[in-house]
Amino acid sequence: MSDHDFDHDTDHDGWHAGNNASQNDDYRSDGEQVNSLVPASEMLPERIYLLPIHNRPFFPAQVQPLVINRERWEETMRRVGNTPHHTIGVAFVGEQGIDSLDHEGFPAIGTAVKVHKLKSEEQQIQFIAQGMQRFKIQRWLSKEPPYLVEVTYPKEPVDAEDEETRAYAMAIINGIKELLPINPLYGEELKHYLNRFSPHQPGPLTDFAAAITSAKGPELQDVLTTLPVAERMQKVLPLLRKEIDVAMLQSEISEQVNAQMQERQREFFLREQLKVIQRELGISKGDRENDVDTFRKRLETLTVPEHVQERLDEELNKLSVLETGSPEYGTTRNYLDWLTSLPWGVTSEDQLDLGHARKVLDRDHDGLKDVKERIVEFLAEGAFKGDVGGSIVLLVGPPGVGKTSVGRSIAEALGRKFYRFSVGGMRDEAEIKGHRRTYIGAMPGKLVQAFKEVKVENPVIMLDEIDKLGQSFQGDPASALLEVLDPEQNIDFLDHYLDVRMDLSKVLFVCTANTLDSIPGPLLDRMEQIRLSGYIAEEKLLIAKHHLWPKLLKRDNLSKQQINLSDAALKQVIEGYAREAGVRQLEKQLHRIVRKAAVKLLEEEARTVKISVKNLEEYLGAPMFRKEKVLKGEGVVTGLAWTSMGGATLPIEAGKVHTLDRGFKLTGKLGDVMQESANIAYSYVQGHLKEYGAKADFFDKAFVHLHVPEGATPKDGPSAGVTMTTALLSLAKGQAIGRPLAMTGELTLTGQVLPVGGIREKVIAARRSEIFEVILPEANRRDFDELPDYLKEGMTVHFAHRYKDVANVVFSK
Ligand SMILES: Nc1ncnc2c1ncn2[C@@H]1O[C@H](COP(=O)(O)OP(=O)(O)OP(=O)(O)O)[C@@H](O)[C@H]1O
Repeated sequence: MSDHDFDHDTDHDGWHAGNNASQNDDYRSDGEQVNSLVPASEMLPERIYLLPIHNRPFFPAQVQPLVINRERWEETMRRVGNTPHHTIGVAFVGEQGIDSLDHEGFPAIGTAVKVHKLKSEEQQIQFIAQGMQRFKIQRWLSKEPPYLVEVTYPKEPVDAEDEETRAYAMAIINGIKELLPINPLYGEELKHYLNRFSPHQPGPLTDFAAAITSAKGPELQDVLTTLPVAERMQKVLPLLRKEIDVAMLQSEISEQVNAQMQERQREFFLREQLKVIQRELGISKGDRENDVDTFRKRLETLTVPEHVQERLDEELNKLSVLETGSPEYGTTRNYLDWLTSLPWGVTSEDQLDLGHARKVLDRDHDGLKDVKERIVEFLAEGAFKGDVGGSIVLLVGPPGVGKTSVGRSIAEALGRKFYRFSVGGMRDEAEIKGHRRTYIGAMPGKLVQAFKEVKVENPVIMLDEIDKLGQSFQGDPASALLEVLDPEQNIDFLDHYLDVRMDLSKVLFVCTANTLDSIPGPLLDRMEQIRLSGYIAEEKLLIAKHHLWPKLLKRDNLSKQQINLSDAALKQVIEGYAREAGVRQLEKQLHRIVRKAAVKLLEEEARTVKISVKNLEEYLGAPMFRKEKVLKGEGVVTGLAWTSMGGATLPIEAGKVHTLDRGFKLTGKLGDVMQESANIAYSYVQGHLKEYGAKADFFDKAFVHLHVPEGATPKDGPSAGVTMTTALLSLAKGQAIGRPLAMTGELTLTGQVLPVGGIREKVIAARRSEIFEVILPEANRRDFDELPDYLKEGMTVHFAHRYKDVANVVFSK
């Protein structure tokens, strides 16, 4: 709607007719409307109603909407509407409230305005006021609202006569022009107004300039009341100047703000771009929402302990305020990833069915009868307690005897998850307990990693080679491991990285070791030891037939028909190529056979390859061990030794070097204890030569050399005492032993035979060397009796209290 005649509506019946919202055009943006204003020179009424205004005075040069209180001014406006001229006097009354206002609060000078587009709303009346001319009150006709006064209209000079006024006028015009580009508020329409004023009409120009400043009400009223135009201009110029300064300052500030905004927008834009690229490349890791979603989702299935929940909340909060690209975000996210990946409150149910356990153990292992029985007992105990957690099993034995494989079977029998790691190679404590989060690239320790992997709180965790940990550990090895293993401490195990306590007490720990010697006492005390001693040839045969060979064939997708290994050949592999306590070496040799046979199958396009004793060397080369000839000759005796590699036969040789002088020499890399033991043997034999039927002065003219072969292998311990004594005595008596016989036992200076360790391993070693007669210390009788029947079968054993008993056995025949 564009009603070009402002008077149109109000002309009918006062302000009611103008009550039409559609008439409320934006008059200021429409230059035509301004042009159609009533000329200011029109005759003005002598009597006018008064309207007080509060913020600032109204100037004759102004056209502006006014809003007034309806209840208060309705009557006044109705009367104005009824006048033919529609003119009202607007007067500035300052901050005086409506209620405290009376006629005395009105200034003498105000502006007569023409009322256009009158419009009444619920609370207020709006109209557009067109400033006409200053009025001066001459007489009050009504001192109560509606205020009515008699006025006169002071004359404005039409033209500026003198130079000075023109100069002021030019200054004002320039000032207004200066304002235009700085302050967008004074837009096009201001320019339009400006064109209407010329330096020749300084009055309206000055009023206009005053009107567009943001000067205070009283200052402006002062301008309004100043009638001489030169004086008025002097008052307006500083106001205009101030306005320009303020506007310039504002525009500078807004420029700065704009620049900052732009910079921020640019950053935002770049970050968004980066996200898009990351998403496209599939590395959109920093996406906070995704991260938080992932973490929350994981937590849904967990029962997180309170103290962990607190930490989670803290860290999630932290995540929500960190910049997604920042390093702190990365570390916090990583930490939360760990914390939410652990199986808080998740356990698997134990299967404590002994029948099932036996089945699993038998299926995976040949032999090991006593080991399996111990494990079944252990599980039975757990079944009564209702829990096997908190126990520590130690499987000790030489390499390749199936410790790992037994550990796995325990887990399977129980229906628990299995995780294994070696503590043997660990360089520092942090590998178990983690690094503090402040470290760059910090990680939790192995235990926490295990939990993340198995996803239950009660797995079987195997700690391999705990006997090797003391040698290469930084920090305090024993106490770190104790913390993990000790049921009293591991209820709230603290990983440095995680920094919240975890309960390890539901874990069943299975440790492995080759020997007990280097395991710290406090640790050893807490463990259920189960010994795996190594296998005799018959056992190895069964293991190879039932497990190793089928496993190897299956791995290469071959059948027994394609590669046929005869029993005799397998036995020869065991005897000639793999004479160790365990079956590692055996497995390796069998693997060599499979590889070579596979080549043959392909190259010769054969359907089957047969491996027998005759052609075995084609596959494995010459045997490493020949069938042991029974050691013969004076001064040669077979001892029995026990090392971390298992039991072994240990030949000992004594020889007379010359008869020029007396003397005794030892070789064979013997440790201190073993050297002392050799000296005891020498002294003992020398002191009892006559008693054992040798020449009493034998040693007076003999330089004797005692050697323990495999000279490069270090040996130690007192258990070769009787063997060395026997070797020296055999030399002195000039009597060879002449039959397969092995012995072990510590000897004291007074000829007593003391017990030794590793009876089982030693018996196995003897059998492996096809020696079926042994001499053991009397005090070891129980150890022997407890051996499984298959080991005792066919064995002749002599138990010795004193060396005399040994000599009786050896030299009686
Ligand atoms: N009694 C057994 N019955 C069947 N297979 C066995 C037996 N003992 C060992 N094995 C097999 O021999 C191989 C070596 O065993 P395993 O790795 O368990 O030995 P280990 O004692 O843990 O050795 P290490 O101490 O060197 O780790 C495995 O393939 C295992 O399955």
